[in-house]
Formats: sequence, C-alpha cells, structure tokens
Amino acid sequence: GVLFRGALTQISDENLGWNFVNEYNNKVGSLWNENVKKSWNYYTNLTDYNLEVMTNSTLQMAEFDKEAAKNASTFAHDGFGNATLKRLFKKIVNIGFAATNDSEQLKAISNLEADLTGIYSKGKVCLESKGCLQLEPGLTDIITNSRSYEELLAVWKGWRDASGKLMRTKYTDFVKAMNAAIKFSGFNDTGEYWRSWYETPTFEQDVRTLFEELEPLYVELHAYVRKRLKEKYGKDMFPETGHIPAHLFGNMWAQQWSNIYDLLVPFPGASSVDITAKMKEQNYNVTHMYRVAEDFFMSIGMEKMTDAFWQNSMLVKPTDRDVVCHASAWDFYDENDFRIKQCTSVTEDQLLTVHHEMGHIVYFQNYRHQPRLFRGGANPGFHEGMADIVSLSFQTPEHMKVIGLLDEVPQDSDSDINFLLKMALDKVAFLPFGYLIDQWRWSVFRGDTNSSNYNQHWWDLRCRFQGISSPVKRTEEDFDPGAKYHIPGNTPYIRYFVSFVVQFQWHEALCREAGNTRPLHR
Ligand SMILES: C[C@H](N[C@H](C(=O)O)[C@@H]1CCCN1C(=O)[C@@H](N)CC(=O)O)C(=O)N1CCC[C@H]1C(=O)O
Ligand SMILES: [Zn+2]
Repeated sequence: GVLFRGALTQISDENLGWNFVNEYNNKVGSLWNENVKKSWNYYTNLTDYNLEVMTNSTLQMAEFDKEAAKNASTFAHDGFGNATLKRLFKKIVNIGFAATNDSEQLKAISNLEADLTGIYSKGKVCLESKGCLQLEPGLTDIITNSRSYEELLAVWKGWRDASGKLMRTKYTDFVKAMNAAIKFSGFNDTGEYWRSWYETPTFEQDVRTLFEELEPLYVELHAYVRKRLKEKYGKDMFPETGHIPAHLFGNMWAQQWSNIYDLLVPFPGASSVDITAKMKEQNYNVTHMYRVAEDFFMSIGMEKMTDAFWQNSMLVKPTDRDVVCHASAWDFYDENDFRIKQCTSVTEDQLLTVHHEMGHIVYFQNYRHQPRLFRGGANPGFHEGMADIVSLSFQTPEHMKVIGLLDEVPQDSDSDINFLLKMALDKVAFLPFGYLIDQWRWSVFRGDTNSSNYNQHWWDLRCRFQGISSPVKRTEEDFDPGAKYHIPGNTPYIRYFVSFVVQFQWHEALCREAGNTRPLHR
C-alpha cells in the first residue's frame, strides 16, 4: 500500500503538477511586472517614497513565493519523470531569502540594498578645478582622459571617500541579514546560495583552475603595461614590489585598461583607431548609438527593439533628479516591455556598453515565450556571455569599417598586434578583477573576512591577483569594495569571469559554424 506520511500524501500525479505550474506562471506575470516597475521607478528616481514602494512590493512578492513554495511541496515533484516539470517545481520551491520566517530580515535586505545603491549613485567629489562631480559622467571622464598622476589620484581617492567609506556599517548589517535569511533555504551562507545557480559542486574549484590557466597571459600583459606606464609617469612613482598603482589604468577600478591604449600602442606607425574621436567627428548622438547596435543585431537575424523599448528606456542622464546611472538591462516579463537604463555619453567605451546591454535585451526577447520561471540565463555567466558575444564581432576592424568608424581594414601584422593588444586590455586585463570580487565576497559571507579586515583582505586580493597597489595608504576606516557598483548593488560578479572565458569559446564556434576560416580576430 501507499506509505502515508503523516496525514498528507504528496501528489504524484504529474497532470496535476502541470496544472499547478501553469497556474503559477499566469499568476506571476502581473506580479513580476508590477514588482519590476516599482524597482524601475526607484532606480530612475531615487526618492524615499519610491524606495518604500519598492520594498513593500518586494515583501509582497516574498509572501507570494512562500505560499507557492508551500503548495508546491504538496507534490512529490522530486520523483516526477518529466524533467521540465521537475525543474519548474525546483525553481518554485527555491525561493532564496524569501524563505525566512522573519520579515524584518527581508525588509532590512531590501532597504539596505536600496540604501547602499543610493549612496553609490548620489556620491559626488568636489574638485577645486572642476566643481562637484558624480561618478557618471564627471569622474569617469577624468579617470578616462587625464594623464596627470596627481589629478587621477585626487579623483580615485575622492570617489572612495564619497562611496565605499560611507557604506561600511550598513554593509555589515546587510551581510548579517542575508546570511540569516538564506539559512531558511538550507544554505550555510549567501555565497553558497549564489554559487548554487551554476549547478555544479565543483564550481569554486573550476573557476580557480580557469584563473590559474589564464594567469600567465595576464602576467605578460601586466609586465608590458607596467614598463610603458613607468616610461610615462617615471619609475620612482612605482613601488619596488612590482605592483602598478591602481589609479593609472583609465578606469576607476582598474578592471579594463583600453582607455589608456594611447599610452601602450605597440606599433605607433601602424594603423590603430580612436573610435571615440571618429564618433565625435561623425556627430554621433546617443540615439544613433542605440540604432547602430540595433542594426548590428538585426543584421545577424535578431528582432528589432520593441516600441516599448524606445518609449520607456532611460538612455540619457536626467537633469532634474537622482538616478542609478550604472547601466543595466531590464525584462518586465510581459513579452513586450524591455528597457535599458544608461546615462549614455558619446564614447567608444559607452558604445560597447550599449551593445552589452542590448545583448541582454536580445536574450530576453529570445526567451520571452518560455514559462516565466525559465526566463533567466542558463546560469548568470551564460547571460553575461550572451550580452558580450556580439560586441566581440562588433569591434573587429571589419565591422568598424562597415559602420564607417574605420577607413581601411589593415592587413599588416603590426596593425593586427595593435588591435589584439587593445582587445587584451579589455578582455585579459579583466580576468583577475572578474575573479577576485567574489573571492572577497564569498569570504565575507563565510565569516573568514569581517568588518575588522574588510579592506585588508580586499587589498590582499587586489595585490595578489591583479598586481596593483593602492596609491595612498588604506585603513579599516576605508571600505574600497563599496566603490564598485556590484557590492552596494549586491550583484554577484563571478558571472563576468565566466562570461569572459565562454564568450571566446562561443566566438570560435560561431566563426567555425559561419564557415569563417580567417584568423579568429578578424
Ligand atoms: C555595465 C554592466 N551592467 C550590468 C550588466 O549589464 O551586467 C547591470 C548591473 C548589474 C546587472 N546588470 C544588468 O543589466 C542585469 N539586469 C543583466 C541581466 O539580465 O542579468 C556591468 O556592470 N558590467 C558589464 C561588464 C562588466 C560589468 C562592470 O561594468 O563591472
Ligand atoms: Zn551584463
């Protein structure tokens, strides 16, 4: 006979299971759409009222998730034969922080994330020469274009004082609330929950192995860049240890170095393009940047952006309110409303980000007919890879010529080396940065790192993996991790490390598939 577990036997009838997941899918449509709209309202207008409305919506969603998870566990879904049905149930019961029985923890998580993101987005640095500037566009423009050691230092330190330094206590409370809540989902800490999305028990070792395999290439690039920067800034500005001061890379976090390509050109005689100058020469405006990206996606068979995209996106920084400028792509789960939020300026860097964000939108559009529970990346690294894969093809000299940002496609090897180095400054330079952010965060979630050594451990990792050093003394008064969006914004980061590896594997496969027998970089 059937084993009766307590009063309730679990339902093993898969037809009833399909009814349940279909009803769930229809119900969450409007719920998720409402919730994303309230987040959008806060991110594009940072007021206390919008924060409260967003948090209330998040709490309601959590109640719905808990109820659905409880009802789902009346089914013997682990034993279901149909893999799709089984996976849908697994996603319904796996509700993360919402599993907590203490709504105060959820409230704290939502409020603290919004609060920390607000501090980051409103942060400003006042320079006697240029007045008070926010990260975008003011501070970013200086970090990108200044070649003055001192000016770069003032902006680098100023930004950390105006962002991370103000977040330290809140971040400690944030970690505590997340770790307490995630236990109700059966995870030891938040890092374990985040790694579970890759669905492999060896994930941590896998990324470590990948990094170690790629590190020699990075070390070569680092040595070359250090040599050239010493020529530019004088070797006595560099520590004996061989580290490179963190503020000299043309990027606020030293994560990608193509903005200082002009200091590093291997063969100045050969052709190398300054895309930003070309864009300005051709009177590029923001809308045109999005049209150029859309044209490229359509040229490879993707659908155009929806009307809702053009009506609802925020493509330039508003002048009348505070917003989260950090660029992002949004799915409103109604199969039509997809948006980008970006304080777009007319630069090459930004044109690449436009392609990245639109890459996410194109992936949203391609899975919009899937059940809502399946409208996410196969894993987060996959989604990031899909966002970046197109810009690998977009930034080839071939395509640059097609869109008129390059006059001639150079055929000589010196020009090839110039182009390949420029790619390496974005894609190879990034690897240790993409790797270390969550090394730091996973160690915080585990409790190996806490508020007594947040900054020490951060710089240990920055020195060990990136070979960079702080240009000024750092103490535990500082909180440099908070100066990078994804820490206050609570977006896991190892996804970008995974993406920067898989995107080249996909690129190679796509070229083979397309019958392209030329060297990969063409
Ligand atoms: C500029 C880009 N903004 C993110 C992205 O697009 O990934 C934003 C903010 C965090 C998540 N996000 C999204 O848009 C998600 N909704 C995408 C999704 O649907 O998963 C970004 O942060 N990048 C790009 C390269 C490295 C990294 C950086 O700049 O450090
Ligand atoms: Zn992305």
